[in-house]
Amino acid sequence: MARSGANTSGTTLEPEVAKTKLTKESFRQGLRIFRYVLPYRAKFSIGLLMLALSSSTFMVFPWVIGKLVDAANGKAIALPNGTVVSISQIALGLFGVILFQGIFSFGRIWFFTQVSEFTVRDIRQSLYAKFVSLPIPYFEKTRVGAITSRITSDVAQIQDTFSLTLAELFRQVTTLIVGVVAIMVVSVKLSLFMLATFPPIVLLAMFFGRKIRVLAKATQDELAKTNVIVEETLQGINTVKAFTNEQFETRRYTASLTNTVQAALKSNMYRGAFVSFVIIGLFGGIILVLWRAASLASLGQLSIGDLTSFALYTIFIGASVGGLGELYGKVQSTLGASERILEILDEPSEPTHRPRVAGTAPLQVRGDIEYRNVAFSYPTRPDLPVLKNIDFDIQSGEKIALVGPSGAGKSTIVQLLMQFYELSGGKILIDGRDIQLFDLTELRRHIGIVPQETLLFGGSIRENIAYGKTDATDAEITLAARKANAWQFISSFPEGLDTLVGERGVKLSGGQRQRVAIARAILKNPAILILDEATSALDSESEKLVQEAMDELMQNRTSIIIAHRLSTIRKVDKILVIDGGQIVEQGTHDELSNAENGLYANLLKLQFELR
Ligand SMILES: Nc1ncnc2c1ncn2[C@@H]1O[C@H](COP(=O)(O)OP(=O)(O)OP(=O)(O)O)[C@@H](O)[C@H]1O
Repeated sequence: MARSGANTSGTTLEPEVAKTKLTKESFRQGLRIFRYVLPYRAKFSIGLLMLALSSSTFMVFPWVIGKLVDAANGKAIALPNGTVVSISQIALGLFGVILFQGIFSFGRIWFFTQVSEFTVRDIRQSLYAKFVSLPIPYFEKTRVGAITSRITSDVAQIQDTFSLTLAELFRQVTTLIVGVVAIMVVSVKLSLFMLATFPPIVLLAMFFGRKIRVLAKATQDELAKTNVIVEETLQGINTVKAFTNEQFETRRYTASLTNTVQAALKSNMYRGAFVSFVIIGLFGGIILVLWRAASLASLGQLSIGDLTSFALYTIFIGASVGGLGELYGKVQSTLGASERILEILDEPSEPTHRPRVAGTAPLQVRGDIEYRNVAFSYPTRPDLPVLKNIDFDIQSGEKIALVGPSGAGKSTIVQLLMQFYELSGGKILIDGRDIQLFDLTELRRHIGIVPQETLLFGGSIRENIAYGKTDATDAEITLAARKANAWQFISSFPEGLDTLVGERGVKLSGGQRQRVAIARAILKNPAILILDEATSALDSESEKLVQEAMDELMQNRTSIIIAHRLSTIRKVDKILVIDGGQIVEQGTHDELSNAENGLYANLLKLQFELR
């Protein structure tokens, strides 16, 4: 029952899978996960049939054994039609039973495995598709750890159910029912005696089991606390050392470990008591029943064969009742897991990838942008206005720059253009049309972004550039790389475009990564371009290459540059100076740099002095 146990090494502890109380509602909810089994219902039914057959042949076993024992004692064993069978024939029959049992078991495992593997694949796929289609705010309020644990441990829990728990449950229930009927047939007197002895013992065992589960959970919680200490201190090891708190932290960890050990000892004391209770209580019960059976047999009211059958059935029944307790816990965990999975699947997705109305042409975007009194607060901090009254226009093909102190709201302005968040007020229009009226996927297809920190995926340079257009040909990729000033370094690598970039692109320098990102954007060929300038300066040679690539990229596109180094934006058509979520100045570089006491003029002076 509490087999998952409460050790302190954490190795056998179940993941943080909370259990759900078995109520009608939770059961109904949990059953919704079964819609994923529907496509495989034929296989599932065959599996169920195999299971029924293997469970029932298994239950024939004690019966035939009993007959064998009786035959050994010289009793004539006859079939229902009156034919007397020999010991060898009974043994052969027994062999037949086992053979069927073996074949059915194989079939059950084979079919159920297929159902569980395919079902779990479908659930994982739906979950993943759901995750990537959820809006950005979802990821700001949910920890990545929680998301991955949904797709790994919760799904694994369900897989376990489809492949094992369900079969076990079915088998135990069959064993229980058939077992009770069988012992009744063997001897009503003895069965009644047994049924009076066993249920109280089983109830006690279940109570015990629950207590142990609670204690095991407490141990897990304590263990989790010790892990938090390790994680925290190792992540902040610099701080620990700087404050010379190594001994303090070690003491804190030791104290926490001691608590864990105490909790584990307590839970294991109960577990030990439980085991001895099972030995004494359950087996004591069996002895009691056997004693009664032996007495009946000695009086000639029960044959030795029936006694054997009875004893075997009793053991089966006992085992199945014990097993049911454990299965009850598993069913609870599964219901919890499926509830959490369904909760995510029920989250509303972003309205992306809507099928285009038949006959309409693909969306064309010129690239006129208008922000009309845009106001915004992040959903995680609704009370803090980040943008207020942002109002500006960009004509198609124009270049504008957003400048301002850190935290002013520059990145937020462009994120709203991508519709990562909903506006709190105002409107954004592209080509004179409210962006909410566009299909998100179609719209985003026309917006390119070169982010501040380029994130490359762990594959080759080719794959990373082709991320801008997944069906690009080699010629297109090479051309984009040339335009992005990236070809020179790519061709210097022995493996060229097939060079692996390492996790997150660590094998490339910062400037190289940026140029890969630019090549990506060139390949995407968007009408609107967002350039988030890197804050970390590159060396001047690299800087020049990146700048040239950016200039190439910006040609004939509406471009918004988030500028950190003011030297790069002298040529833009308009500069918007943002401060505290508002536009505080706007104009060309010449206009703004001559404004007395203007924020831009001051920023310019500051950068000049820093140099
Ligand atoms: N995801 C978020 N959730 C909540 N608040 C956020 C989020 N992102 C940014 N903010 C807050 O919004 C404000 C504007 O941030 P934003 O990133 O737009 O500034 P920025 O001008 O681009 O700054 P920087 O130049 O440092 O990149 C900041 O006060 C920031 O703390």
